[in-house]
This record gives sequence, C-alpha cells and structure tokens, in this order.
Amino acid sequence: MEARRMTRSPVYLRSLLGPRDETLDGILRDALLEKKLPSIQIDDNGARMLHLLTLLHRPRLVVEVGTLFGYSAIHIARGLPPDGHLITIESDADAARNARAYLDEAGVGDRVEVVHADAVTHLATLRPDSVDMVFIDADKKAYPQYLKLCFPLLRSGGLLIADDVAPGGDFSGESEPGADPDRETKAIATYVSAVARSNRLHSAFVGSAHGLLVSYKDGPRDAQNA
Ligand SMILES: C[S@@+](CC[C@H](N)C(=O)[O-])C[C@H]1O[C@@H](n2cnc3c(N)ncnc32)[C@H](O)[C@@H]1O
Repeated sequence: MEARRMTRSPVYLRSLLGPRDETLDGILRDALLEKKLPSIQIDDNGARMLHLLTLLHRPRLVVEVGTLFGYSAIHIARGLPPDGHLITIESDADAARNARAYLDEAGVGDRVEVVHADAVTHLATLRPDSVDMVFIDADKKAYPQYLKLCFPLLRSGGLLIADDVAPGGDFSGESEPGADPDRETKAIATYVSAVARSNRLHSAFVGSAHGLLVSYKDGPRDAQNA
C-alpha cells in the first residue's frame, strides 16, 4: 500500500520524467531561495502540461491571468509556434518586474508581453474572438468574473485552462491576507459549474497538485446556451 502511494507522489512522478533544465532550476532557486518570493507557482506536472497543451494547440495568442515571477509563462512561451505571442497580466509591480527579467533570462522575452495591471481592467480592453488560449491562475474569488471576461475573447476552437480548481483542493498558500476561504471556495465552485453547464465548453480535469481544468471552446451552434 505504502509503495503504491509512493509511486503516485508528485516527487516520484517528476523523477520519472527527468530533471528540469538548468535555466528553470536557476530561476526557481533565485526566485524562491534568494528573493524569497512565495512558492505558489504551478507545480511541476502542471507546468509540463501547460507546455504540452501549447505545443499541441499551436496558439497564436495566449492570455495568462496571474504571472507571479513568470514560471508558468516560461512554459507556455516555450511551446508557442514561431508567430505565437503571450500576454501575461500581473497586478503586483515587483512580481511583474521579476517576471520580465526571468522571461528574458529564459530566452523567451521577445514572445511575451508582461502587463502590469489589474486583470479585470485589462481583459476588458482585449478584442473579442482574438485569443486562442487562456490560462487563469490569479485571485480565486474573481474566477467567475475572469470566465465572464475571457469566454468572449476566446475564438471557437480555443482552450480555456484554470489552475487550483480541484474540488477540495488546497490553495490556502495563495490566498491574500484577510481573504475569506469560504468565498474563494464558492467562487471556484461557481467557475467549475458555469464551465460544466456551458454547451460550448468540453472539459476535463488533468493532473496537477491543485487541479487544472482544461476546456475546449466549441463552435457557435449552441451559442444561446453558452
Ligand atoms: C498563483 S500566482 C500565479 C502563478 C503563475 N501563474 C505561475 O504558475 O508561475 C497568482 C498571481 O496573481 C496575481 N494577481 C492577483 N490578483 C490579480 C489581479 N486582479 N490582476 C492581476 N494579477 C493578479 C498575484 O499577484 C499573483 O502573482
């Protein structure tokens, strides 16, 4: 039983897929150990999944909500096709500055625009039907609002991905001081049930420590039910 549990642990699974490359290791070391930034970036398998989904989907425009120091953004940017571009939105000025530096260090800076802004404000400025992939990973209480704003931005055939949506998942390490955990949990449940109800989104949870929900946006034939 113990051996079975071990083989399912994220550390064991990571060891099977081999170590991260030196650039990513160096960035994580600097961010977490030297700068003591919060360790709330996506987990190893979730990061690999983002890279893989980007490679498979070949998006020309990706929007990320919640950059932190750019760890997930590096994985997305590495999977982009040659004409692909990522806009990543971060409300914290220091985080946005660190992300800019790490993205440049990782050699993907030319493909990524780091926007220092509140995501709700910035998403409202983007053109509808212009985005091929969205990754939501910011303040949990705003997930339903992010869905409302991101759905019209996504083209048919686009991918909508959200982190930290596993039922009963623990995202307490990411909560802002004073945040109401019940309100955050309810907001995530609202996000998941809205996605599940939409006739235009086909969804599945995929493996990450906190739960990635990946949804494919179908064509407009059932638009009135979306
Ligand atoms: C979980 S971290 C993002 C982790 C990152 N996606 C990764 O995996 O490397 C969440 C980030 O969202 C940012 N954030 C929170 N509320 C925001 C808002 N309203 N607009 C933009 N960013 C926000 C926080 O400052 C924090 O850096």
